[in-house]
Amino acid sequence: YGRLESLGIPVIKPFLCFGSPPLDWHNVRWYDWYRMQHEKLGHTFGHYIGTFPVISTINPDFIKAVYVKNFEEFGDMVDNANLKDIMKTIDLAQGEDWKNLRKILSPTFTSGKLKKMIDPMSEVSAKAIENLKKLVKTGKPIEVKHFFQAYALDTICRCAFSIDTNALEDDDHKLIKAGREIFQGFAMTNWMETIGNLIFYFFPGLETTFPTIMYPESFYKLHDLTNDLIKERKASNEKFDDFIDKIIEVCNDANAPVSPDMIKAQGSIFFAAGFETTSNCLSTLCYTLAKNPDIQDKLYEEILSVLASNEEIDTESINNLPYLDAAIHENLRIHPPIPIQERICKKDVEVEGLKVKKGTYIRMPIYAAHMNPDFFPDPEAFNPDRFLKENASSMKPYTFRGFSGGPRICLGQRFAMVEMKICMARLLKSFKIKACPMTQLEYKAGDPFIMGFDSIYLTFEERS
Ligand code: HEM
Repeated sequence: YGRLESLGIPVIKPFLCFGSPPLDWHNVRWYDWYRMQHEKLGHTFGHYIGTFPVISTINPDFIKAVYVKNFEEFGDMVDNANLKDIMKTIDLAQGEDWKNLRKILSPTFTSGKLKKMIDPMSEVSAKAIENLKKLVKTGKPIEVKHFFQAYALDTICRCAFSIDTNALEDDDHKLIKAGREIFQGFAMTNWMETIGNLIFYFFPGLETTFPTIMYPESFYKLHDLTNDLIKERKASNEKFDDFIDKIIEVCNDANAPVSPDMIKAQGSIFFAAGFETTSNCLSTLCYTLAKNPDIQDKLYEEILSVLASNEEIDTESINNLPYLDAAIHENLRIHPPIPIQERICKKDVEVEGLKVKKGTYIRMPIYAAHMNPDFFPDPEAFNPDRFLKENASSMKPYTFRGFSGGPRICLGQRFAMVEMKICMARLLKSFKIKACPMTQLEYKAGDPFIMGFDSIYLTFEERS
């Protein structure tokens, strides 16, 4: 203790060796806690987790420095050189490993590759809408999270792994279960899990010694799945120019800058990142549109003007839906699936007048910034106009961070946007989304990584 107090920022006083309250992490909605603290204490404040110092900031200049100018000191989420290669998914990879992985993985979603993915995405979305029509005929409200999880899984598997998972038709698909567990596995639900988590702060590096405790079982299931896909592809001798081909190419290259274990680990992050975030975002968007019928009508008009006579969706039609693009971004502002971001300081450095010591965590709460009236006036209001091109100049850079920013910006951002636009264009063209007595969005407590909820029920009225 004492490292933050000397910086001259407000600090939440720690309790004994346990850190700053609240200590019952499993009962806390972290995204909301940071929002309230920033409203009370200003754009930057300090607190402790155990004895670890944490600077929490929504100051866009500070964040820009962390993301870009001081990337050398703040480029990584963890500082653990001993992490095994098989656990080094790109989000956890550090320094040169991260640079090499990013260079290898970035070409997965180039403009040319994305263009080729539009047809398979369009096919999966058409199938999803047919499936939805069948569900609607039962006359019961639809649980949209499950529906969109299946859609997101089928899309990422078809586009990145060239496999048909058909999760839309298989209610109990094993990959959906694994994808769900991987995120739920990090949430804390009781005192035991809270204390278990705190132990990692007292003994940094413990995850290297006991990786099976740190990572949920489903993480390893996804590893096995990547391995199976690689074996099948090798046996079939087929080439798809997809992510699995890329893994095989790197594994076969003796001079590759990353090990076979490390490149295989990226299979899990593609599954996980491409699944929960997108389905979460599409579900909350439907919820928001059900509550804002006027905006839904405006979207319908735009979609009809682009897709009226044409069932085919192509790059041109996707680029001609600016209001849908804006509505997705505005929904990401109010419901960012990843609400908090963290970096670790790896070298003493001065940022925005603060002397930050090595080992300090920098938390950059995304939701707290998105809901702060200093950056977004009337933050509770769902107003897609904020994200229209003509209004873009009034938004300060590094205040909206739904996909993060700087060199570590979400690798799948463009893929996710195209995937969500195709799905919503088809859905809103066919249905009017409505709230029903079962409709509610209740975020869970205890989850530091995801704004997670169990379900959202809505009704869909087929348009003539
Ligand atoms: C609505 C959908 C999505 C949202 C809101 C989202 C958001 C984010 C955010 C906020 C980060 C930064 C996390 C951090 O720095 O702590 C991130 C990183 C990442 N995302 Fe996404 N994401 C989405 C979809 C996807 C998809 C579809 C993929 C892949 C297919 C993907 C792959 C990744 C990867 C690999 C990283 C780590 C990048 C790096 O460290 O260099 N994401 N995403």
